[in-house]
Amino acid sequence: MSTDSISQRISELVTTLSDYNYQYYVLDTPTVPDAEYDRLFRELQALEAQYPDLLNPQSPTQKVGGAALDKFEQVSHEVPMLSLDNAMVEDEFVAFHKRINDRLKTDQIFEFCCEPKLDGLAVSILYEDGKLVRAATRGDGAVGENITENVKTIKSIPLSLIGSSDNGNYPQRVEIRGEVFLSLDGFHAFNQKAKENGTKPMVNPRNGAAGSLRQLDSKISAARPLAFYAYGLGVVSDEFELADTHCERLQQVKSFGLPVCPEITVAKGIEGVLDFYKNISEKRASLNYEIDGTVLKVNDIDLQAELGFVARAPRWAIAYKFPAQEELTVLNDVEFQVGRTGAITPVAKVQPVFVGGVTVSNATLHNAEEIERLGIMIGDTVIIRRAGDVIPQIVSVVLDKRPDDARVIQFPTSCPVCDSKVEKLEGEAVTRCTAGLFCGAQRKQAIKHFASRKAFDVDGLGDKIVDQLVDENLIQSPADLFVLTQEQISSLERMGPKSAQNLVTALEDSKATTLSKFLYSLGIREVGEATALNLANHFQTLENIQQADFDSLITVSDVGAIVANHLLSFFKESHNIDVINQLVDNGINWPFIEKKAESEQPLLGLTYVLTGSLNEMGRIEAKNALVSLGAKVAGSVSAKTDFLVAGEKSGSKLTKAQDLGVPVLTEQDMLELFKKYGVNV
Ligand SMILES: NC(=O)c1ccc[n+]([C@@H]2O[C@H](COP(=O)([O-])OP(=O)(O)OC[C@H]3O[C@@H](n4cnc5c(N)ncnc54)[C@H](O)[C@@H]3O)[C@@H](O)[C@H]2O)c1
Ligand SMILES: [Zn+2]
Repeated sequence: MSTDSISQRISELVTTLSDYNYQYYVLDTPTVPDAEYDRLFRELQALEAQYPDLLNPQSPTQKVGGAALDKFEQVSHEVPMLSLDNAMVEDEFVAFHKRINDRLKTDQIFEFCCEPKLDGLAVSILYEDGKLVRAATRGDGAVGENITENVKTIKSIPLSLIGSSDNGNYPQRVEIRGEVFLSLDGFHAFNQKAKENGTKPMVNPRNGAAGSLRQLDSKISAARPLAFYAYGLGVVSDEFELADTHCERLQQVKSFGLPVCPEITVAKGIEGVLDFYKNISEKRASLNYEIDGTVLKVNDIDLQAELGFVARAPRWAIAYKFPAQEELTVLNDVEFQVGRTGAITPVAKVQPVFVGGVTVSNATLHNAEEIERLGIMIGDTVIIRRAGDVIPQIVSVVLDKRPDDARVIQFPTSCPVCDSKVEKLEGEAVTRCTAGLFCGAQRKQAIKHFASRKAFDVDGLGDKIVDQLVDENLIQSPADLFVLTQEQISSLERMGPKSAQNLVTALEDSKATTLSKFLYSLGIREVGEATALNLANHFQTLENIQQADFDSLITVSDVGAIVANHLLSFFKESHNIDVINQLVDNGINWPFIEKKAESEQPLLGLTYVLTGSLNEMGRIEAKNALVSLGAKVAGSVSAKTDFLVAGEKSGSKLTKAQDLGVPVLTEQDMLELFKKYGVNV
């Protein structure tokens, strides 16, 4: 590279980084991930080291943070508030250890005070005669913003120190430094509320904390769940005797009444530090605040003094950071995946990128609303986040980097797997394929449900066999079960001819069913056993149910608008009807439900409630029998209840019935009733 192009690159980097600094420190709304900032920062540092002549005094590498905002009163720091150098990998920490030895012309193993690197913002808090008199942000390191009133609203920061300076409990004048941050609980609660109120959420806890603290109106700060940990000292009046090590000094600060992070420990040498780093990385996910690495400080204060500092950072400390959890990448495409229950999820296909410790090429985009919220297009540069074991997410779009040929993301109007209609119900975020019985993506789930105990209850047809049958392409829908031959079944792994024959017989036996069981077996969303029974009793035939419109569906007890819509879209999808017809063709049958004449419905007009456990029969059978006699079966006891049937271990419903004077029947009473009216159960 020619000097010209190097000088041009340097000035480019200075401009870009200054711009990022402004967005981050002054506006508290960064536009690129820290990893990108750090990369450019290091590139600039390296160029400046190689070409010292080209060093611009205005370079971000020579400065701390961002300038204090005019809207705040300014505070000059008596001792500058510096930044920290950082190490990204083990070798860089080892190099740091060597560097300090070289500087001190020694060859020792240092003791370090090891601290988590809290992800918030630095503040300085001055106490005089034990009273909090002033608090300030770091600003550019020399001048910060006066945020005293805001800091006073933080609950864990005492307005008065413990004891008295006369008794030597604390210095007459002392400046405590530390990090103000948001707890994760507080951050999530804030964003949940913002979502409900339609107000702006916080981008992340660090910028949330900074934005909350740097408010002219301290009432706003007061309403945010800010917290604080002290990690150092600024000015301290002479009369007080400070300890000789950094860690002990933090204990002194704690004794003044300020909170200090409980994870802080002393470790020896490179090995000790690496252990701490490893332990704290493992603990990271369980902490209620964000940390982005560790801070390692030479513990001995005399050595600290000897090492001193450079323009923007002390020589005796380093931030050894965790691998970035957020990175920049490009959205190459969006694929739509269909889940077991038909939910269609857009999956972002991104340029592979190393983030959160692994290479990521897919991220979830959740649903159509999320795509809209992000305003994301194919071709966009995006910030991707992978924290812990959580599925990678797209956090935001870097609009400045949108290419001219960026494409709008089209949400499919039919299922990408089976081409059936999709539905998105009002108030639901998820779009689903409606062909539950037919869709390849939902096949296994549908057949397992169909064969399950409360549905067709096919003996010997467990989940594993269904998986094999589908994987071997022997069945595509529940209807295919009934044409399976013994030979086909015995071709499966670990399936002898005898078990295969048993399964064929069990399938044959299961063909005789009831309309309500059949309906339940279809796996229509939110149509459980009870709803299926109500539908069957109300409409009597499958044809009636298929042809029912919204208005008549919602007259059925248990069926609300949502269930009615699920029924309508299920029966509207012709692929489902094909499978139903095949099932009937393959011999599934049920007795016609005759609407009995009123004379045959001796319980007409009576409302029953069932509670407790029954010994002789299932709840559904009992309900079925009562309904067949004309009774209504309700879910809860009220003044309108005529009888409560109380099985064993009846609880609150029994008490309530007794309170209301509702007659209570035993299971035996009910069985006699059935006998009397000739109901076989
Ligand atoms: N995304 C962006 O656009 C953007 C812009 C500017 C800066 N940044 C990020 O900020 C970093 C630089 O910020 P910085 O100068 O504040 O440095 P820093 O955050 O890397 O380190 C210094 C700061 O660490 C904090 N800290 C947390 N725990 C500490 C502890 N136990 N002891 C001492 N200090 C502790 C203090 O606030 C201190 O001021 C960059 O590396 C980058 O990641 C990002
Ligand atoms: Zn489908």
